[in-house]
Amino acid sequence: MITLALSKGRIFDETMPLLEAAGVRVLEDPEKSRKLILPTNRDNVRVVLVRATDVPTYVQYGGADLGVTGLDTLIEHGSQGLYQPLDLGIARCRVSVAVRSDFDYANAVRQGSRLRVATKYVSIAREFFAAKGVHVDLIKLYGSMELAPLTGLADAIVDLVSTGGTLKANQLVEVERIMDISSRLVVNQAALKLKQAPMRELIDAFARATEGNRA
Ligand SMILES: Nc1ncnc2c1ncn2[C@@H]1O[C@H](COP(=O)(O)OP(=O)(O)OP(=O)(O)O)[C@@H](O)[C@H]1O
Ligand SMILES: O=P(O)(O)OC[C@H]1O[C@H](OP(=O)(O)OP(=O)(O)O)[C@H](O)[C@@H]1O
Repeated sequence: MITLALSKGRIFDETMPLLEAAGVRVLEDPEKSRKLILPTNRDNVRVVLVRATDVPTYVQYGGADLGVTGLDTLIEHGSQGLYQPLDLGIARCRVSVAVRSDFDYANAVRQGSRLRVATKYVSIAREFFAAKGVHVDLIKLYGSMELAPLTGLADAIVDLVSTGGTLKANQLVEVERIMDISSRLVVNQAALKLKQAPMRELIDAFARATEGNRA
């Protein structure tokens, strides 16, 4: 049995066409079912549904043989024990710094004052501001980052941006782009050795199905 860890929502939705190209069809809709283990048309493949931030953990410790996770989540988790054979090119977005439209970010950075930054992406933010030589106080949040500058919790946020619609709706502006993000296939190294043939088959099928996304 091969177990694939996915999170509900965009990762699940954007992985489905890749699985189908590999001849794997998930037999239940996660939005309609309460089940966490979903069967597929293939007796030897199943999907487990976990929180997006838990995908690397499941794969690292062998709760799943492979999984799909955003590069943002992967960097924050760390990649120890995880083989990363493929950039799938799905769920594309970027990690950026954003502030209130009336906040003078350039001036705050130039003056060398401490910047209060709220984010779920503490490692990415720490490394980015350290490389710029900007002193920051990082405030860890788990969601709704956009609220932090609006309530005075922080001067800036480090968050995911795609269309920019969420920032705009909250009168925030993107002031720096830190990195581009897409989702990666992560594989448990021991599982790859123990179940080599079926794992390779699935990885190769994912590679073929996403060739165009990397070009
Ligand atoms: N607006 C977006 N456009 C494109 N890709 C995105 C967007 N937002 C997030 N992503 C990517 O999809 C991944 C999963 O995001 P999703 O919103 O499904 O989970 P989450 O709610 O952030 O995770 P958790 O529930 O663990 O906090 C992110 O890690 C990121 O790589
Ligand atoms: O630039 P945009 O196109 O507006 O996308 C950016 C938003 O998308 C993500 O949230 P999502 O919609 O996934 O909500 P969630 O993370 O709270 O589930 C992310 O956390 C941003 O808030």
